[in-house]
Amino acid sequence: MDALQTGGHAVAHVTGELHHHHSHAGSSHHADGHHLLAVEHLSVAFDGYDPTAPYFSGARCRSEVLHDLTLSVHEGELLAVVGASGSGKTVLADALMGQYETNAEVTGSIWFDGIAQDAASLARLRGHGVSLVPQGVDNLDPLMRVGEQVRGVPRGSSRAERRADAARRLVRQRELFASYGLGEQVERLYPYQLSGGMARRVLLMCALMEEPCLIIADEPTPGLDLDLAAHALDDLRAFADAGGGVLLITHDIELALRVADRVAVFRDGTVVEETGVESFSAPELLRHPFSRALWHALPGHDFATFGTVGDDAEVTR
Ligand SMILES: Nc1ncnc2c1ncn2[C@@H]1O[C@H](COP(=O)(O)OP(=O)(O)OP(=O)(O)O)[C@@H](O)[C@H]1O
Ligand code: NI
Repeated sequence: MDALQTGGHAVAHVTGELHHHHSHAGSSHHADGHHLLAVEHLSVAFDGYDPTAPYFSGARCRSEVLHDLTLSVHEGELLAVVGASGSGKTVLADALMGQYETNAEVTGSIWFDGIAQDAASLARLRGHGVSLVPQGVDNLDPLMRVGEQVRGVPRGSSRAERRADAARRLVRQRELFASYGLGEQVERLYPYQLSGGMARRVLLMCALMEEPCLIIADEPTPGLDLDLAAHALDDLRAFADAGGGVLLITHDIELALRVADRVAVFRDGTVVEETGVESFSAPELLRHPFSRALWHALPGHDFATFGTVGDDAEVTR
């Protein structure tokens, strides 16, 4: 079963309006904007052979990686999904892109721009409204020069339109390369000739090129030095400020807090708390013990909590 079983019920806070283009006008990054993405009760389980069973016994097992996960991203908003390694973050990204493994069982509802989606419609949105910045740099086409990959396929209903789009894409590609410190000679390289950090930048540029409404970025910064990581995050922030939506998936809470409007704390395959970044200014503003644990893991916090004289409110916690 690889189709998303949509619940069929309209969700009260998801409007039915269809916006083909995101509005750049006056969107604030606050929770009252239009929902670009709404996920409700999403579960993903994998069916397979039981690795602990005797060889050839054929015993099956089912492992549920995501359970009853709910989150939403508004226009103009950057939502960070923060969770530990191996906790199912990439499974989430793939599910949202309609990329299901053949042994995946997916249930729940995914709404994009107020429209209920299934696996096929999510796959059609890829590059046409939703862009993924994949976690693995092996997602680049090994046989295509990276400039060409970033430029993508020109669109238009006539040859003239496609030619104009190709010219626009070239200009945009050069701008992106320049802003990430990649010279024109890099355009002609193949992915295997790139450093890990360069390949990461290429993945991000591919996503930005398609002018999506929503970017899903799965761990976009590992391998980038601090400046480049900050640059990548600033770009995602700017994209949201211009009216787009960003789902930033990361294990790095510190990085997430720098750019996010809201944080979805992800643990054991579900979102245990979705809250504004401001809640991370003090642990008592956080509801879930795991969120508080994340807070305490932030640099300097344990010192501030236990080492500051007169900070009674926190010491008692
Ligand atoms: N097709 C599959 N069949 C069975 N199990 C799978 C499949 N795909 C993923 N998993 C399991 O799902 C779990 C979550 O993996 P996932 O890659 O989503 O974690 P992650 O949070 O992205 O980790 P990381 O921080 O390393 O990127 C893992 O235990 C993985 O083995
Ligand atoms: Ni991952």
